[in-house]
Amino acid sequence: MFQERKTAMTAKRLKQPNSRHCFVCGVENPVGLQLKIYQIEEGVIETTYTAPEHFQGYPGVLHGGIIATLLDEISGRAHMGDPSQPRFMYTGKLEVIYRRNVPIGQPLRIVGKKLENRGRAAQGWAGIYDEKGNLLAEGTTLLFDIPPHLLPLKDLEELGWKVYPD
Ligand SMILES: CCCCCCCCCCCC(=O)SCCNC(=O)CCNC(=O)[C@H](O)C(C)(C)COP(=O)(O)OP(=O)(O)OC[C@H]1O[C@@H](n2cnc3c(N)ncnc32)[C@H](O)[C@@H]1OP(=O)(O)O
Repeated sequence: MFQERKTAMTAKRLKQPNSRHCFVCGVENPVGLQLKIYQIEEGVIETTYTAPEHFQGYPGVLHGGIIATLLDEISGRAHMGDPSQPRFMYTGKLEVIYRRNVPIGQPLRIVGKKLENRGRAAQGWAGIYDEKGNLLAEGTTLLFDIPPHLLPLKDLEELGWKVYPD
C-alpha cells in the first residue's frame, strides 16, 4: 500500500538530506533508525519505518520513547525546506498523544507537517499511521531556530549532511 502511494507521488517527492551520526537519520549510526525522508509537498514530509523487536516496550508494542523520537524529528524536519539552505531547529517542547498501540514488525508511515511560524519559533506536527491509514500516535512540537554560528553551513559536508541516493 505504501509502495503504491510512493509511485503516485514520485513526481513531487524530493529526498531530504541524511546526516552521518543522528540517531534518526544518521547513515553511519549502527544503532540508529537510518530513516529515508521525503518532502512530498512544500512543508509536508513522509517516511516509512518498520520497528525491530529490540525497540519494544510491552510485547509487540513499540516503546513510547521511540514513538516520541520519531514524532520529534519528523515534525521538525517539515520546516527544513530547501536542502541547500536547511532550516535547522531545536525542539523546545514536544507533546505526544499515544492514540493506539504502535506495532513492532509492521510497516508504519510517518508524516510531518509544518504549522505556524512565529519569527525564530515555529510549530510542527507529525503523525504515525499503520498500513490501513489509522492514526496511531501524533505529536506537536515547539521549535526554535538554531543560531547559524552553532551549525554553520560550511560544516555540513563534514557532518555527512547530504542527499544520499536511494
Ligand atoms: C547536520 C546534522 C543534523 C542532523 C540532525 C537533523 C534533525 C535532528 C532533529 C533533532 C531534534 C532534537 O532532538 S533537538 C534537541 C533537543 N532540544 C534541545 O536540546 C534544545 C534545548 N533548549 C534550548 O536550547 C533552549 O531552551 C531553546 C533554544 C529551545 C530556547 O531558548 P532561547 O532561544 O534562549 O529562548 P528564550 O529567549 O529564553 O525564550 C523565547 C520564548 O520561548 C519560550 N520558551 C523557551 N524555551 C521554551 C521551551 N522549551 N518550551 C516552551 N517555551 C519555551 C520562552 O518562554 C519565551 O517566550 P516569550 O517570553 O517570548 O513569550
